[in-house]
Amino acid sequence: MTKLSVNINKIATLRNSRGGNNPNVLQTAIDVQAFGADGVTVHPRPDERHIRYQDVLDIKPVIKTEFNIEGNSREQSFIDLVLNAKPHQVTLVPDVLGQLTSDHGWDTITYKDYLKATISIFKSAGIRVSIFVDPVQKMVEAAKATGTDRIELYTEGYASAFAAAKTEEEKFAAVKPYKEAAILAHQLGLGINAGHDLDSKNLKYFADNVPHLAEVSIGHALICDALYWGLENTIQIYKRQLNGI
Ligand SMILES: CC(=O)[C@@H](O)[C@H](O)COP(=O)(O)O
Ligand SMILES: NCC(=O)COP(=O)(O)O
Repeated sequence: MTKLSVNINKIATLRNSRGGNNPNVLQTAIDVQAFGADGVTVHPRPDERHIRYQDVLDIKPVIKTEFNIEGNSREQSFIDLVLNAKPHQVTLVPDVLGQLTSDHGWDTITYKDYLKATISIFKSAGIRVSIFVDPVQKMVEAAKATGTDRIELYTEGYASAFAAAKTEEEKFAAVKPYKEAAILAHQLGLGINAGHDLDSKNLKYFADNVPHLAEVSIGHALICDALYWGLENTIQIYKRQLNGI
């Protein structure tokens, strides 16, 4: 079974737009789990324009499933936050300051030594580590040498190619690099996560074609769909897309 971790950044973004506590991020973390999510993902950024550092600490005690904190480990404040919150998993993303959203995976060859050192900090604290990578064979191979437990395949490329595909061949071409990256990662003994721009239209095809998928984290599209379908219903729909039941 592939786990669905719901990214609740967008709930925080909506809350922050008015300065009060509506919608309530903590209550959402509780509710998404009650509605069937297998985990909660947050991606704090240094400017705290989405989820805030304090939210992360507040959410940790209400986690009954899995807590995944994503972010830029080049910020010492992020490292301190993760070590303090002790999530089940940290996902390292090579963001730069002020970036609109994540838009690329790690260059695991150039940053091998940096990743190795940083990953060991989290692993020594008993936190599982995943690193964000593009579906490129040499980047997956080099990820193994960093000591990471898992990789998270950056799926924006799949999502845009899938949306543009007009034929079965084009659809398959969209997913093929991910399928091959997942097969290689599995052979290397790495766990496989995926995320970014996955949605109710592209999720099933991805999950049907990419083997060994441990977890997907989905935020933006799922929260958008929830405006129309309701949060509980939407989580159930995504879970069915993911596991074909
Ligand atoms: C790493 C990744 O793909 C997601 O965490 C995504 O970046 C969501 O972050 P934002 O909500 O800040 O766009
Ligand atoms: N790791 C991806 C994630 O948490 C959510 O990405 P998106 O669904 O908001 O694009």
